[in-house]
Amino acid sequence: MAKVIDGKAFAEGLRGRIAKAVDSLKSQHGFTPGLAVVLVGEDPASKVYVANKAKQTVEVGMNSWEHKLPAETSEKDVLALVEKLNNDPAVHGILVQLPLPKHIDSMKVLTAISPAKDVDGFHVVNVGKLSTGQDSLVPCTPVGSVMLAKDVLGSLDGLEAVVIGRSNIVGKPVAQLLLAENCTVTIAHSKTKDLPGVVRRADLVIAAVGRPEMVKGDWLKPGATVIDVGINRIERDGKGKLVGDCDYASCEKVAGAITPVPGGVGPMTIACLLYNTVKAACAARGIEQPAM
Ligand SMILES: Nc1nc(=O)c2c([nH]1)NC[C@@H]1CN(c3ccc(C(=O)N[C@@H](CCC(=O)O)C(=O)O)cc3)C=[N+]21
Repeated sequence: MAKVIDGKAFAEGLRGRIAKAVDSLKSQHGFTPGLAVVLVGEDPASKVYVANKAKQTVEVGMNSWEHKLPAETSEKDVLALVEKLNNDPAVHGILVQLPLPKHIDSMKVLTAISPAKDVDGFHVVNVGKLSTGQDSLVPCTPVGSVMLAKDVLGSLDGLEAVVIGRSNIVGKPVAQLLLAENCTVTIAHSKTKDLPGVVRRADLVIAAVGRPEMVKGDWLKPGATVIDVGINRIERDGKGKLVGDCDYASCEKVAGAITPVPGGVGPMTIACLLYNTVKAACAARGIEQPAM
């Protein structure tokens, strides 16, 4: 049976180190990092995530602002709020929760965020810096996924990594990070021929397709490490349930190590968001980032 990768515990440890760093910024530099989250509309899952983010931001000692706007808010008004937050020196990180309502152009909104405050790492400037190997704010879920993989495997040097999914939010940036870790990276997606055959080559599988329980145990090379980024709400036996993109029951029998859902990558995403906020705050103040 596969080793279960405890993302919840890893994230708790990381948040503890972030809290210490925030403490030292307060005592030695007299300022508090702050994160502003913008939520447009009433999506119930988004509301839960935003509430969790705010709670954990406060728990590590940072300032948190939640801007909740009605679903019918115009693009112009969202852009105006982003501009206001860009110009507010107390705000070091800005996160606009996705997905945005259909009438709003997300790319336009993400590009309006100051790259220095873009704690999601979605701005084209940060995307470009990541892909050219420059220091930047890196997307949270990809960083959290790679941290967990390195925690179980040590070095990723020379490993065959297969990323399933090519989104701007996870697939593409996680592929960049794995490349920087010296993996041989394949990005598979919905048009990939013989997906099970491609996945079977992998020492490390990153599943980020958003399709419940798609990856089966017999797709895996025995002993492979599986990082399941999927968070899918499904109905089973009349009950709501959270499942990943991997069929956990069959995968745990073949994998060497696997992240559970919930309790795997999800908690890492928020911890990395807090990390990015401290990083952005230190850069804004021109001070060295404490160890975390
Ligand atoms: N601009 C933007 N940035 C994001 O980072 C972003 C976003 N928009 N939109 C929505 C997705 C989703 N997301 C999650 C964060 C934490 C958990 C998490 O903590 N999950 C826990 C609990 C899950 C539960 O019980 O609901 C777990 O997996 O154990 C999940 C999902 C961030 N997102």
